[in-house]
Amino acid sequence: MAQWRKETLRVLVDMDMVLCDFEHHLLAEFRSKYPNLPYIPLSKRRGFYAKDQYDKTFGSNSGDKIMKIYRDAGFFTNLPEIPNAVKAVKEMNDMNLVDVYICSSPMFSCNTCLTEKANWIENYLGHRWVEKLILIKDKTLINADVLIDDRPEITGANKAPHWEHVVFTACHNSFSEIGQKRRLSGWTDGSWRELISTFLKQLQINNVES
Ligand SMILES: Cc1cn([C@H]2C[C@H](O)[C@@H](COP(=O)(O)O)O2)c(=O)[nH]c1=O
Ligand SMILES: [Mg+2]
Repeated sequence: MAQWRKETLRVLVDMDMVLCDFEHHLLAEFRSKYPNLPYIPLSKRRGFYAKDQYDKTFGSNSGDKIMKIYRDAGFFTNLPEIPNAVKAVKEMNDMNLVDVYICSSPMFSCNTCLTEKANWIENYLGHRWVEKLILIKDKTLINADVLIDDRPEITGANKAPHWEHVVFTACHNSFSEIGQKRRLSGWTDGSWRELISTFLKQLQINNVES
């Protein structure tokens, strides 16, 4: 006879463009440092890497300036929050049978990025959450049920990651082709609750069937 096994739904939540607004801060810093240079408004951002679009649009001098901004000390600590992200993630983690972890790809070319990411989590979510922070280049290696991430394609050494990737809408991906993947459009309209409930139902079905 089928047995009920109390398993939790493990949800990985990305940082840049899911919890913290990398693109908004990058553009604000670029405009304040170089008020006379042309820039790409967020409504026109396409493709994951801002540097690539600046290289292609205005030349590599402009792309290098963009890169220098996000490599500078303090950049990652000072990122603003994506609206309502902290409240939503805490509420999600408090849901019965849900366990949230933060999963982010650090920039190893920036000396301070790792500690700044941990600082950001401590400042916005609290000390306890630093222990839930996974900093890894290859997210396919992490075993979880859901990954909420703005990068439309997530690939790595594991060709069949356990998690289902939900694409979090960001300026750079709003026109990207995402195939069969689900989207989450933000943290403010409460749609994340239905999304997590759907995954929870699926988990309960699987628990009963196994
Ligand atoms: C847009 C953009 C991002 N990056 C870097 C910054 C972070 O280290 C990663 C993104 O991490 P995530 O966990 O996938 O959110 O990419 C960059 O180097 N250049 C860019 O334009
Ligand atoms: Mg991201």
